[in-house]
Amino acid sequence: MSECTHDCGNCGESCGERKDPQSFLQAPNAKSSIRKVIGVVSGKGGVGKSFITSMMAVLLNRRGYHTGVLDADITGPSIPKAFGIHSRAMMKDGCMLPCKTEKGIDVMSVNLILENETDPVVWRGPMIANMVTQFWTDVLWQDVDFLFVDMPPGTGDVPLTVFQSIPLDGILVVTSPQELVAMIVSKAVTMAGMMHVPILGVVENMSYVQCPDCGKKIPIFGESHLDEVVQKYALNVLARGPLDPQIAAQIDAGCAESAEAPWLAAAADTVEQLLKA
Ligand SMILES: Nc1ncnc2c1ncn2[C@@H]1O[C@H](COP(=O)(O)OP(=O)(O)OP(=O)(O)O)[C@@H](O)[C@H]1O
Repeated sequence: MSECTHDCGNCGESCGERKDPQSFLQAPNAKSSIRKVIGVVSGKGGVGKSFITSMMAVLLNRRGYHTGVLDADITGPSIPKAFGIHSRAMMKDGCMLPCKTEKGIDVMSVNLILENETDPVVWRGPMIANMVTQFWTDVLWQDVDFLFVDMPPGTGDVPLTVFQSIPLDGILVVTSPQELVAMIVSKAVTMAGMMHVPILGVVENMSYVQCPDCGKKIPIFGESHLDEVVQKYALNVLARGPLDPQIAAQIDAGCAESAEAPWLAAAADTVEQLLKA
């Protein structure tokens, strides 16, 4: 056991001095009503975590649920752009109001409060974590069935603080075949275990490219090793999706709500089950 720093948040040891990590959890805004909160995590940036978060909100919105996205990826906020939102978040009675997409998905992101959405966020970790916590405590999430939290990538200080502050009902892990999948999944499992949050399953994005002529699936990043890894941790692979130029173009154009990702249906079923359990 290494020397105790008394920072239980950054330590996995279960010693006598350990404080329950749950004690860092923050209450949401008193006027908010949120039924289930799902964190979407990845090992590194660029694997499509924000895309999967957006599509989960879209799919469950299409099933008749009121969904929301809390963009906790403060230094790389891509959710408003994916939904084509360029308005600013407003205040009402001391609460921040999320912006609404065309189909009624609630979104809160640092890009909705910056003067210019192209301004870089150059804050240090504690400030970033504080902002995410405020998106939970100060934003009015009204009658939201499923709130998806686009977590900051990795397993550093900021994602850890988010894990500790927001009471998650489940976690979706997003990977891609070119990642060091074994390491990423094992880190996510450790973090989720520390916070007593169940992992709902793993979504592998960019698994293959489908030939537009013959339909053959080509694993451009090589064969995936996800099956062996999930078996080790008794997790489910909920989806494997293609690298799809049409999706890239739709997200780029702010049309996430028109995008089709039928391969995410099982992941949406799993999330939906949380309300039925
Ligand atoms: N399956 C896919 N097919 C085509 N393009 C995709 C796919 N998944 C993601 N992309 C595109 O790849 C880029 C990176 O995706 P995204 O922003 O979702 O990744 P991320 O993991 O959230 O990264 P970061 O944490 O850096 O924001 C985006 O332009 C997105 O539209």
